[in-house]
Amino acid sequence: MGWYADDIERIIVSEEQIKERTKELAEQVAADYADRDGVLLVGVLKGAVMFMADFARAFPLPTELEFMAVSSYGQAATSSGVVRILKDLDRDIADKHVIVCEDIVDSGLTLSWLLRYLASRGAASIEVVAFLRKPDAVKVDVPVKYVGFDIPNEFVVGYGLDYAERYRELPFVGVLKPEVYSR
Ligand SMILES: O=P(O)(O)OC[C@H]1O[C@H](OP(=O)(O)OP(=O)(O)O)[C@H](O)[C@@H]1O
Ligand code: HPA
Ligand SMILES: [Mg+2]
Repeated sequence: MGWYADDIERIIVSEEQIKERTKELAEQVAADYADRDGVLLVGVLKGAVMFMADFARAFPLPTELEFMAVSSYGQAATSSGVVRILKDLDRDIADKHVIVCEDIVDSGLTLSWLLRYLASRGAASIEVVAFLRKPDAVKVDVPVKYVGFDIPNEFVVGYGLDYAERYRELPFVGVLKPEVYSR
């Protein structure tokens, strides 16, 4: 765990579990999209970067990759509910079969906003693959067809997920020790 060994209280999803579940998810999604001609994966930066890279490589159908960057958490551990576009799509998505790649659905506020936005851009179909979901934290109901793991309502870091921009590079998902927040 390098620099962060002392900051992690416990591991929620191990590196092994990530690998196994990502492969399963990719195969499940591909089975549903086998008859479409092409899929556009839209990764939501920055959190989804690790998951999207692993998912895309395990996904056995032709894909194109697009990225959006939005932020609703900033430096905080709870969502502000205000979603800002930091980076928009680079291209037209009209008539594309879009699969949104998210690292986590927490309150659902980010995704709910994003799904409306992508629909307004004319996608042919839109589904979501989210690596993590917190069923007890949801504030708005969003249709998430594919979920890697349902996890408890605790703030987690690693595998793309940050606390104040740190810990994204950890290869697993873990919970921080409470004292980290009071530093
Ligand atoms: O369901 P919600 O409560 O809306 O939370 C989920 C969103 O929050 C995080 O993004 P964040 O705003 O922290 O940006 P980041 O991906 O750059 O860390 C995460 O990556 C999701 O996009
Ligand atoms: O639990 C979380 N950890 C990191 N970023 C997040 N964004 C929403 N929920 C989380
Ligand atoms: Mg964040």
